[in-house]
Amino acid sequence: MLNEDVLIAPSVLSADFTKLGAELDAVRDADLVHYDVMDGHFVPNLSYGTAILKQVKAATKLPLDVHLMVSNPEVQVPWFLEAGADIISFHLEAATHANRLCAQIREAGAQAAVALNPATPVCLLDSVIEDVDLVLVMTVNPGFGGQSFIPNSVQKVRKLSELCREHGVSPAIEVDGGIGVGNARDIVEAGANVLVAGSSVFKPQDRAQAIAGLRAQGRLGLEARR
Ligand SMILES: O=C(CO)[C@@H](O)[C@H](O)COP(=O)(O)O
Ligand SMILES: [Fe+2]
Repeated sequence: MLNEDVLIAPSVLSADFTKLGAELDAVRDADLVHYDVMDGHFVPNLSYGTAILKQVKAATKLPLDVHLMVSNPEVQVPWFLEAGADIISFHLEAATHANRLCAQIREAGAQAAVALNPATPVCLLDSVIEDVDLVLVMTVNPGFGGQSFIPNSVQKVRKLSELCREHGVSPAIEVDGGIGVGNARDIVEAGANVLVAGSSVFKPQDRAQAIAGLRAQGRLGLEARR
């Protein structure tokens, strides 16, 4: 289950693409591989699509956590389902029929997730929170790796946890952007359990140690929450 422990999701956007196979092998102790799709329209950057995702899938045993930062996600969701995504996040700001899109993802056997930009309040999830397996809270404005964590994200995750309690649901809560050992404990204590980490995993020489450090801090946060 996605919501039972602290899960670490290295973002391959920060990997060295000239040796992607070795980079994926170096993060094999993680729980998910986070795959950022940027269309140059919803966000001011371009990344990669399904062809690379298929190569990533062939090179790792970890589940693929696809984060679609695209306009009109209705068009691209089927492509990524077909390419083997295990979790698909689309942005609430970009979707016209969010509930229908969640149902479509689940019917295909994948887990459905909605992502929120930093300026989007959690109350907008009220009508969709019962239809998702995971909520992705952006803790930076999406589009680039290596940005600084926005501190009020901790309070936002707390509010989201309250909203989930009010609805009697417990989707996984994923945080994405500027996550590292300095903030992992606090954000998990607030209610997050899936930690996306690009720079803080791929910049250090020892990726396994970086993952273990994040996991240890996250578990401290989980204990403090209980
Ligand atoms: O979705 C995004 C950026 O838009 C992220 O997944 C980043 O790739 C995370 O990188 P760091 O902030 O951890 O370096
Ligand atoms: Fe992401």
